[in-house]
Amino acid sequence: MAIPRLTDAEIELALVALPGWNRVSEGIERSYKFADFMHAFAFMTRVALLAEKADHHPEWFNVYNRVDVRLTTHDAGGLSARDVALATAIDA
Ligand SMILES: C[C@H](O)[C@H](O)[C@H]1CNC2=NC(N)=NC(=O)C2=N1
Repeated sequence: MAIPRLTDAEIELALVALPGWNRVSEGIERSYKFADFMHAFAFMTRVALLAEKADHHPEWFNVYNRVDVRLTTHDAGGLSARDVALATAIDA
């Protein structure tokens, strides 16, 4: 576990800059809604490319036009700066 976990204070601070993201056990979560499945899946394709580039991968759930994204760092057993970076990149 080479990647350090964020402290509670660091997480609270990071979430101020990430509207829509909520803290869940060991990670952060956001739900996205799209016009239809094609738009949801196009979003997932873009996120997949970001994730692969960052070597950091989401846990996610899709049904029709909804995508729930959960970010956690398995190597850290909790939330790390890598999750905040990926959340920021996804929202951009
Ligand atoms: C070997 C590889 O770098 C690691 O397994 C990476 C890949 N993607 C990952 N994604 C996430 N979400 N957490 C990790 O700890 C993680 N580790």
